[in-house]
Amino acid sequence: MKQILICWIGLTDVRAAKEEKQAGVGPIVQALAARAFDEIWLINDLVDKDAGLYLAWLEKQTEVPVVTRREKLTSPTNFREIYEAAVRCIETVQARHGKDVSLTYHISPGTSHMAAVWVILAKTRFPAELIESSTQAGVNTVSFPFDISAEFIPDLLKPLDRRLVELSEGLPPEAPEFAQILYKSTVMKRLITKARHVAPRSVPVLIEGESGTGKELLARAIHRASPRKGGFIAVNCGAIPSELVEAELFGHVKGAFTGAEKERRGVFEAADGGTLFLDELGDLPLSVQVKFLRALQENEIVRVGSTKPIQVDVRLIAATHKDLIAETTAGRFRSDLFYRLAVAVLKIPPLRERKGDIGFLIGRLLEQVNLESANEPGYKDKKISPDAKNFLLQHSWPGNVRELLNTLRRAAIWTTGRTITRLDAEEALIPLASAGSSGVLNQPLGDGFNLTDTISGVARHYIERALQESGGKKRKAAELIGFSNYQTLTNWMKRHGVE
Ligand SMILES: Nc1ncnc2c1ncn2[C@@H]1O[C@H](COP(=O)(O)OP(=O)(O)OP(=O)(O)O)[C@@H](O)[C@H]1O
Repeated sequence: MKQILICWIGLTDVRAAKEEKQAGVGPIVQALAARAFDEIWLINDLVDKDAGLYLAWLEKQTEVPVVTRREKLTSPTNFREIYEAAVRCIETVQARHGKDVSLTYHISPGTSHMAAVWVILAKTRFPAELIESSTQAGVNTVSFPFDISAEFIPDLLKPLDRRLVELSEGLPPEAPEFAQILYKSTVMKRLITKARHVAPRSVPVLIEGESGTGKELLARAIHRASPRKGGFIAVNCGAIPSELVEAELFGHVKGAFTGAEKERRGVFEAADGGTLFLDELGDLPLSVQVKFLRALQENEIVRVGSTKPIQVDVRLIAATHKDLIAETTAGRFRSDLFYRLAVAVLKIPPLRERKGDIGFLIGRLLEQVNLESANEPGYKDKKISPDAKNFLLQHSWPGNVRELLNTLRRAAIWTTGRTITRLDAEEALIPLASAGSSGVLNQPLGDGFNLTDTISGVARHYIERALQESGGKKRKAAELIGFSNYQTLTNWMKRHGVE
């Protein structure tokens, strides 16, 4: 099989031909020296004088036959022209040699736009090896941690294809779509980088994390950063009665079951062309999981009561606070569905494990609370006293960012002055303790009320009491609160942030 190198002639190559020291031999000659090629095809959009000089010089540097193609670009950053010129070149190579060639695109010579186009072509219509070179690192194969679906090419060609240019330049991409997610910790930085990589692809994403860690916020950001034009539909599987889940997901025809008076489409159809966010996927009944797997694999669904398949184009993002591997082992979740979903798994750590985030979030979320309340009559922006902040820093935040945000909202409402004191923070944090046991059932709804936080508070309260009464002995404490073994207690302690 013939090995063929294709690339643009870059300015560094011309500088090499002019014997400018810094340019070395230039990326093209560097590649020819490092790898064996049977032929090199050069696309040339240089001014004639430079092109003539370079080609004459190149002849003296290599024995490899050189074919040049003149292409006049209106600008070296015009994606469409670059793309078309590159495609013409590759098609000519294939016409001459048949398909029995092994192509390599050299992405270093030329502009970053040219590099981006090589990446697109190598990942879509004309698969090829991508190489890059530099005087320091030599010639290397470029590997990209993503694939591109060819259907996106027209979009990718828009001049605003910032992401690909940045990737090809090795710059960390800016991601305004993720700006609402506030963080400072290294674990979160890594997580967001992974999320950015996976966002442009259509693969399913599984987000794991405790309640309130920001799973939906992350899912929305991934959708915004994807090329999908359709909407973002969010559904909480745990909130739908199990007998209605199937109809909710896939829709139903008239008369499919008692109460199905009209035909109705499900969320899969509603999310066609967009993203379907399924929260609490671990709660999906086993009976529905088979149908769900089929929808994922075949991209088609069948409404309840019908036999007619309907094509859907949906990107799935699922979230769970359950350990799905454990659910799979326990037989409550199908393993084939798990593996189909677990293509890109993003684990959001609980707030208490994100070093540096709590302090940062207190500041930023308080600004957000001040903004939310700015138009309320008589509201004055609140600051937080160092003492109150220290108090909040020591809390374990079992309800994660949601609990922190709601605590700050409560503190801002009840604080009469401008500064939230430690006492204000304490009162805002522990509504359960002051409410008394019957008060748990009588809290006003709205106004920062959150059922997950409330239940978590009750769990924490009893676990701590049991540990106290058992003198810290977990086996005994587990018995006291009716758990059959201490591992269950350990899991609950972890989940609800009991030290
Ligand atoms: N890193 C963050 N920066 C800013 N706000 C955040 C962050 N994480 C979560 N939030 C806020 O906390 C609240 C809860 O977030 P979200 O609903 O995304 O959590 P979740 O993990 O999906 O919760 P649940 O599992 O209970 O549905 C939202 O108001 C969200 O905006």
